[in-house]
Amino acid sequence: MTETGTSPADTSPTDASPADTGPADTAASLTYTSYLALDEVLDAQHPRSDEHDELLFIVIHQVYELWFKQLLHELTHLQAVLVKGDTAHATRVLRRVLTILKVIVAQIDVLETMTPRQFTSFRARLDASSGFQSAQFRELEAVLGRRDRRAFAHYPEGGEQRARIAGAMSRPSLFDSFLTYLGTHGYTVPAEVLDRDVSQPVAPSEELQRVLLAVYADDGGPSTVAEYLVDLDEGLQEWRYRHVKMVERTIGTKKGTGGSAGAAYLRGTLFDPAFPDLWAVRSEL
Ligand code: HEM
Ligand SMILES: N[C@@H](CC(=O)c1ccccc1NC=O)C(=O)O
Repeated sequence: MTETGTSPADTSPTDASPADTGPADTAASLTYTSYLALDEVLDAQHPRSDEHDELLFIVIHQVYELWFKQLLHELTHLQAVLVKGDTAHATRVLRRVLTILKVIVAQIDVLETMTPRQFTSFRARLDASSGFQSAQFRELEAVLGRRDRRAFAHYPEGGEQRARIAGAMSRPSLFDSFLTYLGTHGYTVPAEVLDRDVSQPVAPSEELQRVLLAVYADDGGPSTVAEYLVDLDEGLQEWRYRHVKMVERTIGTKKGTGGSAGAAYLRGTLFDPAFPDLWAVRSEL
């Protein structure tokens, strides 16, 4: 403790002059509640109905958004350590990312305790709001390599959310950082892949796949990183699968509040891998 305001001499009204009262004396001392901004966080649930289950729906989504924030933070760090060629750090960050991913896939179980009738009891109060409007989810997809302007739908031009998604789409993706990492480890990544326009989707490359086969054959740090990236890709696909099953059991074939066909639309997103070249080589390993 560096604060001095607890000793009787310091708090004596006769001794205290304005010059003695620095920020440490006047600012309220840090507490659990203030450090974690709990007044804001715990005051941020505003159900629009009196239905018991709506609070769960809100809390689950807020927890998701917090984990999305943490994932974005970790992935930024991961890209920085990858381009430095740092295997030890990269694998540590990836393990954390994968563990968070497991948690967010598992928490679908909690939402699935809500029955279709319970959801229906407040669904109309959601109006046209929908997961389509999760800007952090779209940003995550962009960091992982999605380069599809349809991701901008729902985010007005000039807005901060659009700028964040566009920013992520204009920077090298996680896979680009992985390719740079391979270069630092002596692998000759084809120039047309390495120097590509990173704002465009990565095209599958047979030449790159030959490099990846060499990475796996060497069986060193880079192959461990590659496997973690496959885990990450698989984990995201698991999330999409669990989400669509949750949607099917909860609203069946109803249209989504966001205007899509609902489960039918979501099923169409199930098989888009983030790192297609890493999947393309599996049968040669
Ligand atoms: C009862 C629970 C849920 C239902 C019924 C549901 C339903 C849907 C539907 C129908 C869509 C398609 C968009 C639309 O037309 O509305 C959608 C998209 C989406 N939902 Fe959910 N959802 C649920 C829970 C969640 C949770 C917990 C999350 C976590 C953040 C989430 C995140 C998303 C995201 C990110 C999308 C966009 C997916 C994409 O375009 O690839 N949803 N959801
Ligand atoms: N799209 C869902 C509604 C929904 O799930 C939702 C609504 C508001 C905020 C987050 C949501 N979660 C994911 O889509 C539906 O059609 O029922």
